[in-house]
Amino acid sequence: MSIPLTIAMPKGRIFEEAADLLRTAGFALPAEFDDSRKLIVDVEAENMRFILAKPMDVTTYVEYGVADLGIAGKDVMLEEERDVYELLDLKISKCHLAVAGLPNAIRDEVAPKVATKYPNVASSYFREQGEQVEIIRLNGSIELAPIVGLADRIVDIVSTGQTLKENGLVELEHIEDITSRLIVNPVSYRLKDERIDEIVTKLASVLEG
Ligand SMILES: Nc1ncnc2c1ncn2[C@@H]1O[C@H](COP(=O)(O)OP(=O)(O)OP(=O)(O)O)[C@@H](O)[C@H]1O
Ligand SMILES: O=P(O)(O)OC[C@H]1O[C@H](OP(=O)(O)OP(=O)(O)O)[C@H](O)[C@@H]1O
Repeated sequence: MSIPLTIAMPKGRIFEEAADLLRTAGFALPAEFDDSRKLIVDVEAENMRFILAKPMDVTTYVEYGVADLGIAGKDVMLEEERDVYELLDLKISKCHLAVAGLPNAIRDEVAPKVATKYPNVASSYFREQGEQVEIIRLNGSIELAPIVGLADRIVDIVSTGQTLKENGLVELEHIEDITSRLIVNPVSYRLKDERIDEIVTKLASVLEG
């Protein structure tokens, strides 16, 4: 019998692509995995337990060791700076982090307001640029902020660009390309390295294939 593993999966838009990838790599995930509202799904055939978390929380579950492995967006890893190792770029849920704003806005404020769900990423980005800004943390619908005058700019995820376009905003600066990553708790990796390496090898062969 293999060593049991707990894997933190992000609910929401990454879930389906991540589940497809795991199945393609040969893991026998049951149909109930996709459809149920359960937050813990045991897959006995694989000796795996999946915990279904909010995408922003996956790195937290892995850092605290309640999950050995996790699938998290690079954006979450940059924002949360948790003590986890990145094992593999899964190349799913591709998007990028960007600065956006209204076109032709006059940018002469001393400390422009920047609305974002990513306050740490935004702070370090503008610090590196040598620009002083005031960060306003929001939880979603970030594109609303410049339209209603809450902020001068936003830092947010862009994928197709449709949300920016439909709200009359333009991308001003590209911060970083984002994909989802396989992450591991450092202690789990020491104790369960063989089992984890087997999983990495299976996933890597799909990604390379
Ligand atoms: N438009 C997008 N296209 C592709 N990937 C995206 C996009 N927006 C976010 N992502 C990726 O998916 C993750 C977020 O997924 P999702 O939108 O399901 O969660 P969420 O932002 O917590 O949403 P909600 O708060 O509405 O549940 C991000 O961490 C990022 O890596
Ligand atoms: O470039 P696009 O393809 O339009 O995608 C970008 C949008 O997707 C994400 O929002 P999400 O749908 O997660 O909603 P949220 O605003 O509640 O975070 C992101 O925050 C952007 O708003």
